[in-house]
Parts: sequence; structure tokens; C-alpha cells
Amino acid sequence: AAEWGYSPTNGPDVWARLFPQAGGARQSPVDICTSIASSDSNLEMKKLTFAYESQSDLRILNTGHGWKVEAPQSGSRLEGGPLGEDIYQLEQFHCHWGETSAEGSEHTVDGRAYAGELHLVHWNTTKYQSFAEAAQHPDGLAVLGVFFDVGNESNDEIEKIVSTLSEIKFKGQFTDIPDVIDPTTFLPSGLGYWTYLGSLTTPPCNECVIWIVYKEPITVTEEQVTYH
Ligand SMILES: CCN[C@H]1CN(CCOC)S(=O)(=O)c2sc(S(N)(=O)=O)cc21
Ligand SMILES: [Zn+2]
Repeated sequence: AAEWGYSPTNGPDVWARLFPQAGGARQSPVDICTSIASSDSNLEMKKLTFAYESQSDLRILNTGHGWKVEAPQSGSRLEGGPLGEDIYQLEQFHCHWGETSAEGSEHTVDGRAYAGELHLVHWNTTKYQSFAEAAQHPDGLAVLGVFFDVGNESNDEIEKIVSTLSEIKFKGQFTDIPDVIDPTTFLPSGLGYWTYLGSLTTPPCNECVIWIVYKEPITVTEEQVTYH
């Protein structure tokens, strides 16, 4: 099959030809219009809680669209907030960025793009037996989105990842990250978030994602988010 991408001939406008779900009614990413976002009191009651384990020797892969760190069978869990009674387990995390630090995030906030966006992908282990099965259901996945702002201080945890990218220059290559990674350190201090029912932001665009996008960005350096 033709390889999907972001050019005029294989980009989001034509994904629906190859991936029918891309033409659906709950497609991500979206522009988050803060003026119409409503605050939901019972979300405040059911705090979003995560219990992330630090892990070493995680495998990092060059997906051809960025890097992806696999965390299968990790003990890292997410529950509460918009996730009902179900427990979601971390499967992988990855990053989206652009050619310059002026753009790169997938979600935008009142039309503004950030330099990049980290996605922590979890699946519903209460209801489903595998990640692939969960991705076929509307409440199958929960993805935490964290925006990257470019500033002067680098993010040590992101550095542990970016420092391995020179070893995986080509699509399909992978290597192990020797350092211990604690995904909690990727999260901003302010835990306010927007949430909505959406989809994978890339093909196959399954409409299976409960999105949780943190309002506060984390700071990384220019080098950490414009890697080529
Ligand atoms: C480059 C391909 N990206 C996708 C690969 N996977 C799809 C597997 O089909 C079930 S996935 O479920 O790991 C995810 S999550 C995700 S995003 N940006 O919405 O968080 C994109 C993809
Ligand atoms: Zn993503």
C-alpha cells in the first residue's frame, strides 16, 4: 500500500481513501477552543491518578514518523478522571515535532501550535485482552498529551531519549535506552487538562482514544525538539 505521510499526495486530506476511519466523526487532533471548553465538576471529583514505574532498557524505535519508546507489560497505570472505573496500562510513548520549533504539536490551543507534543499511549486492560483488541473499541485507549515549549533549560528525561537517536537514524531501526526512564517526569507540575473522545492521530485513525491533554506545557531546548 502507498505509504501515508504528510505531503499533499499522501497526507491527512487523502488518508480516508486508504483508512476509512480517517473520515469519521471523532477524528484527532483537534484545535482546543478554550472559550467553549466546559469544566466538568465530576471530573474534579474523580482525580486522574497514575502509578508509573521507572523502567530501564526500554526499546526505542524509529517509526519513520518520529521515535517511539515501547513499554509493554509495564506496571505503569492510569485511572480515574474521564476513564470511569477502568484501568489503562502504558503501552508506549512517542513524540511529534516539526521542522522548526514554531510548529510540531498535533493539537493546537486557540489556533496556536506548540513546538512538539509527547503522547503516552495506554490501553484498557479492565475490558480488553490486548492492545490491538482495545484499539478496536471506543474506550480502548487513553492517550496523555503533553505540549513542548522551547526554552533555555533542557529536560533531562527527554535528553535520555534524544541522546539515543543518533543510533537509530533510519526507519525501522531500534536500540535500548540504558538509562532508567520515569514517565512521571514528563508530566507538567500543573495537572489541569482538557479531555475529549477522539482517535489515533495517524493511520489507521481508529476512533478509540479518550484524549487527556495537559494545559501546561513542559520546557525543552530547541535541540531536543527539532531533531532530524
Ligand atoms: C505511526 C503510527 N502511529 C500509530 C501506531 N499505532 C496504531 C496501531 O494500530 C492499532 S498506535 O496505536 O501505537 C498509535 S497511538 C497514536 S497517537 N499519535 O494518536 O497517540 C498513533 C499510533
Ligand atoms: Zn502521537
